[in-house]
Amino acid sequence: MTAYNLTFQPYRRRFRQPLQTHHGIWEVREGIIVKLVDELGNAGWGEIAPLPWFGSETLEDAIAFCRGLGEKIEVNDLKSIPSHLPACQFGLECAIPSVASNPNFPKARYSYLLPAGENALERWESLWQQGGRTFKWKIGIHSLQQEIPLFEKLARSLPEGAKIRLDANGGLNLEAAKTWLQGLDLSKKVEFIEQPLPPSELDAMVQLSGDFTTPIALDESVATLQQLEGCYEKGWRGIFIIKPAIAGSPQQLRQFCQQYGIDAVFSSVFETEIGRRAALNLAAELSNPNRAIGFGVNHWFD
Ligand SMILES: O=C(O)CCC(=O)C1=CC=C[C@@H](O)[C@@H]1C(=O)O
Ligand SMILES: [Mg+2]
Repeated sequence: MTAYNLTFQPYRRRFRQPLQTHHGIWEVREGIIVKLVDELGNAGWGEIAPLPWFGSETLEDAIAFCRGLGEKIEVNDLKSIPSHLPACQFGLECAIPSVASNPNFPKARYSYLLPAGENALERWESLWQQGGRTFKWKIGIHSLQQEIPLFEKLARSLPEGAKIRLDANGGLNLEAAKTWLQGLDLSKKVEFIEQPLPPSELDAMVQLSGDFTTPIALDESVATLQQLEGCYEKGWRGIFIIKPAIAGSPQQLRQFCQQYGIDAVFSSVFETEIGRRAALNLAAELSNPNRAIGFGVNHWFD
């Protein structure tokens, strides 16, 4: 039975500018870098990057769990991490020493997250010049009366061939979602609208996906493997935003995606290069190759 020596180090990374979403203002990304060394001295690194407002454990839960594991752990300890600690499942499984390749996606395969509000109008051009072709913009922060005209201005300013994704983070009500979707169906400029309603409104989002042509993507609704399986069982067949760093065990995630062939768009949780590398390797295997992946986020840090 393989045994490992475990060490871990919490980290903090301040965003270059606070990230504004319907969930609120996010200024600092905190997480844990974990290292496993086997009996032959082979080392592996992983990252635990919680996102509690998406349904993962908190940073404090994750630190307490790592402390509770102690310095010497067995493979079975890694296979029995409880499902309410999905970021720990991801980070520790990824830290098992292995020969991992370096994922290599062209710039055009990334979706670039723009700042909320009218700052997006100044930000997209430099990302376009770097090769970005897909852009994501947050809605559900200001009023419809403010956001819809701003979206139309952004859509008009983007060159032909650019794709836009809108992400409400569950911040719209049903009437506002219908207003957005009616306009988007006419403009045909939007690849999909992400989590228009809260996770509690799955039935309404299933209904919206039948009533409008603009695709809907679930994100907060499918954040953990348990939620992912639940929404699939309840009939969701639209787009699934997969944040591998908070979904849980990569092995179980791979099995689910391969078994059901879902329309998956892999996405970042603003992890460091350690978690990003593992997440991008999974995206290379499992993300829909015809859609950009949500990892155009490095410009959010210095
Ligand atoms: O998915 C992307 O394009 C980038 C990552 C991203 O948008 C997010 C990461 C983490 C938390 C959220 O605020 C946000 C999202 O809702 O998808
Ligand atoms: Mg989202």
